[in-house]
Amino acid sequence: MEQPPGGRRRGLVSSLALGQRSCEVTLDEERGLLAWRGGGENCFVPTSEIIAVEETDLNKKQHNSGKWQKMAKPHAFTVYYVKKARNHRWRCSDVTFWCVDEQLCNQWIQALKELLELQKARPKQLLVYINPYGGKRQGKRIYEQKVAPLFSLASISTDVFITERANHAKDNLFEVNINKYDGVVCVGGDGMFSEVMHGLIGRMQKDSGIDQNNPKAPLVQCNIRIGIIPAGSTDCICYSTVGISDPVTSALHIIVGDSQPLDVSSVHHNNTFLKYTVSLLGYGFYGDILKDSEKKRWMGPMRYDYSGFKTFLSHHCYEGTISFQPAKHTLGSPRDKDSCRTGCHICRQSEQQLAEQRKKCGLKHEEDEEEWKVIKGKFLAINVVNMSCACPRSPKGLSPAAHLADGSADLILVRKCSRFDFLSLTSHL
Ligand SMILES: Nc1ncnc2c1ncn2[C@@H]1O[C@H](COP(=O)(O)OP(=O)(O)OP(=O)(O)O)[C@@H](O)[C@H]1O
Repeated sequence: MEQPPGGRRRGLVSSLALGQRSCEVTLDEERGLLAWRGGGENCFVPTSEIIAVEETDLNKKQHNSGKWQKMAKPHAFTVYYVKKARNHRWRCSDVTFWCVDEQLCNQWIQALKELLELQKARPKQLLVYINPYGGKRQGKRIYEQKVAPLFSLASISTDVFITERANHAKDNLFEVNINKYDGVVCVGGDGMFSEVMHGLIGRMQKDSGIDQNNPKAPLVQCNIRIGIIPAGSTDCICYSTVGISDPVTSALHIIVGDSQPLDVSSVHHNNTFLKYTVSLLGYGFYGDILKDSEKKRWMGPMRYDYSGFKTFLSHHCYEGTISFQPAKHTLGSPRDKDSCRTGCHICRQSEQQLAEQRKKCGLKHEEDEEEWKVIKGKFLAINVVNMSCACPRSPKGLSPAAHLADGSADLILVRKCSRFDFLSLTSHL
């Protein structure tokens, strides 16, 4: 073990057994890397992607072969880590190292546990809301079989609340001792996320005496993160932020403390607050689909196809006036060729830019100083999107280059046109 001046441990290097071969295992604290080499293979795991480390239960491990067999009393530890597969899919993998003595084994376990303790963004206590009726009604099973074992492995304690009605989670968020939690997890679809978001934002404003009905009131920022375990019909918010709709991938992102800020838009009518949205605000075609599909919940995810087809045939158009302020400070444009993907550099830059702006002038924006543009006409669809709105059915989304947390939304107006033209537009989505 290296001991630099000052006595602080900078890492460990040991010769340990891995299966039947001996390998050099290095824990480089400064670079945040666990690496092992043996049999011509080099493996690296960033310590930020280690899920847990445990002393290996030798009764469970098959140990009737291998190098460690020569050890009088074998000791081993297992490291569980994130393995990144294709298409943004994450899996939990593990590796077991055998040590010559108990002291060395404990030294490794302690060093790795200390490093995990330093990962301050990781949650320790979560509040979980499960919608048992979302999507294909698999929320409870998905949570219990795929997510809870991972949270328990990562030593995350949870309070689990299974909803019994719509708005149950939202109402509960106004009552719970929210400061006890590092995050709220919703197991369900976009509707369930929306409920939890309304509950959290609403609770913050209520506690701070802010009137949500006032569209110009500077909202108090919500610092509690929301995690989504996809178990809904479209799971667009999960897909657009994580890049895949997969419960295990989402659970692992939550465990390692990943976060992604989002823009939230509010909808007001005559000084009355109606809704917040982070994805799609649709009037006309998409609004009508959502309204109709709500009445057909019994159909399951199929309801969107049914309502979509029905709304397309009705070909309703809406006459109105749209006023908007063109975004001036954004890094991307809705017409950019590159789609917004997980880990998108424009989203990262935009986030920094907004954070700097917020430092200077808080959440206040330059609304009053900027000019408004007005468009009048007959429209088939009026959409405002804060994110690409990609989902498994539409992997590019409604607005592929809409970036996360850039402080702007894409406005998509579809003027009255023939059914044929509208069909060719929607078939591109
Ligand atoms: N126990 C419950 N019974 C009935 N409705 C519920 C219950 N819990 C939550 N809800 C409501 O169900 C609605 C839909 O849930 P959810 O978003 O999880 O699934 P989905 O609609 O199938 O998926 P998506 O929103 O991704 O299309 C939410 O708006 C939520 O308010």
